[in-house]
Amino acid sequence: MSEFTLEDETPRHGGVDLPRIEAAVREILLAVGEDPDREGLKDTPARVARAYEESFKGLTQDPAELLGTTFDIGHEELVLVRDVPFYSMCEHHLVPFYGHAHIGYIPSPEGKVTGLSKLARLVDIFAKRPQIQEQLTTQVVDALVEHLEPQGAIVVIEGEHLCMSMRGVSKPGAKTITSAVRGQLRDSATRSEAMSLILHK
Ligand SMILES: Nc1nc2c(ncn2[C@@H]2O[C@H](COP(=O)(O)OP(=O)(O)OP(=O)(O)O)[C@@H](O)[C@H]2O)c(=O)[nH]1
Ligand SMILES: [Zn+2]
Repeated sequence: MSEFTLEDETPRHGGVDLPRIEAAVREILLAVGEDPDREGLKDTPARVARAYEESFKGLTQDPAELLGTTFDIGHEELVLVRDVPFYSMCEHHLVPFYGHAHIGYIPSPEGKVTGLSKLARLVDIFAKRPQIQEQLTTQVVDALVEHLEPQGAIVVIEGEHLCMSMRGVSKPGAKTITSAVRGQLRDSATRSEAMSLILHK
């Protein structure tokens, strides 16, 4: 165990502490044997802090607020947004994993729907956090279920993990596919229809 400790270990709420990230990145540079004051690195801690603020902005975003605006259009058939790109950060190594999400639902009996862009934004709210792919998948589907009360919902995510590509097992190109299905979309015929639309390239 290292003797270096940060003074306060209480997780911060309500946004990213930029100066604290800067101090930590400076420590990392020193710890790997670099000179954080050399020309090429002198602005790096501040840049990394801003980049982390962007990468983790989902921690302060609320899916309830995003999905708070709905409209009843009486549409009771499958709505599917396919191939939504996402970038997330693996919570084990803090390196990116990225790919595409496919989000579908059968609206509530009243036909309650949300704007299509909100489905893509929902993926970002959960992707822009320290994550694992399985949890990203279930968080998106469970938010749909909670806020749209659909008759069914499905989320399929295809991701490539840089922690598996650029280091460790070093298998670039390996894809991880996760799915989470709720309600009527668990029925085999409905699920097959959704999966064939998702996989149809
Ligand atoms: N289930 C799951 N595993 C993940 C995800 N992202 C990364 N991992 C895995 O998390 C595991 C962490 O394993 P550890 O043995 O604790 O860490 P490690 O020594 O760095 O492991 P290697 O990556 O095998 O070198 C690795 O097998 C990663 O592939 C994810 O989204 N879901
Ligand atoms: Zn990882």
